[in-house]
Amino acid sequence: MSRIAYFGPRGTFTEQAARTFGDAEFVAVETVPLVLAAVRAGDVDAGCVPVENSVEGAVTATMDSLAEDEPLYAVGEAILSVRFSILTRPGVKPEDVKTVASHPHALAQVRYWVADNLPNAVPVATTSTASAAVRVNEGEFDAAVSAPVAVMHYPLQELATGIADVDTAVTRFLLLRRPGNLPEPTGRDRTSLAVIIAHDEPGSLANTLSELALRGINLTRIESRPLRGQFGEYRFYLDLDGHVAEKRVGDALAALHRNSRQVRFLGSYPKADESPSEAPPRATDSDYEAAAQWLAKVREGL
Ligand SMILES: O=C(O)C(=O)C[C@]1(C(=O)O)C=C[C@@H](O)C=C1
Repeated sequence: MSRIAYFGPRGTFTEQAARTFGDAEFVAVETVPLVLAAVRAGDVDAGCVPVENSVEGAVTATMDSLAEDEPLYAVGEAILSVRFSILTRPGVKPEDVKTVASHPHALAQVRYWVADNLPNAVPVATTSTASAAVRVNEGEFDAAVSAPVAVMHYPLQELATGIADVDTAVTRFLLLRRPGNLPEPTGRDRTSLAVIIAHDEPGSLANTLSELALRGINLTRIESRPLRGQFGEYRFYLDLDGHVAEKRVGDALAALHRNSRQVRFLGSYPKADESPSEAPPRATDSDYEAAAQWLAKVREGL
């Protein structure tokens, strides 16, 4: 049976995301970098980590490691809607709560609720929502902002449930493997890239995006992170509709490789929402093949 590491401990949102990828032996690991290290070391077959939240944005620990450390490829994606429970030791009342602990992304998603309902509470960051529950159970903090499933794993009471400042909040998770076989194209795929463009050339970002636009490729996310050394130098994370096996996507990636300082392929995988990623008219594989055949004839002087 395949082994999947997830950002744990038991009762995180990431555990629920990992379980959407089917039957496996699931292994809880304390932090995102340690999940990815376990995959790279071959201790597990795959790892599941959060990558972005619709309220708080990127999970930078995931993005930095995927772009900078030994390559891993995304082979699957899960999107979960995110609502929280406030867990305390039995008998604790809202006015008793002096510390409210959770993952920083979770704290950011209940900021207004906490201000209105736990007026004496100071937020404290923990490695994950479930590790906050563990530490509340151990008496270290008064309340945890946790996934609703956490109450099944720890002997805590629900002070409130279904909490979210933004009702429609969702988090996206990736299933990552060591490089090897890519998932087959499904017609409902996403491709992820990390690109460092030329910094000092006017229009280099516009050129990069044009390579996609000209080939009928829909960009679904663009996000930048500083390269850390100095201002003005960034790495761009691009998500686009389509699979690297498709001609227009392959052609665009090759163009980015020619024009950029660095392109790292992060995977082509089925989209969680199963929305179509098909090529628009004049950008399908058969359009590219017909054009290549025409060119070959021209070059033969025919
Ligand atoms: O701590 C957890 O339960 C996680 O799975 C992490 C995480 C995140 O990184 O965004 C996942 C979903 C929620 O948005 C809050 C926390």
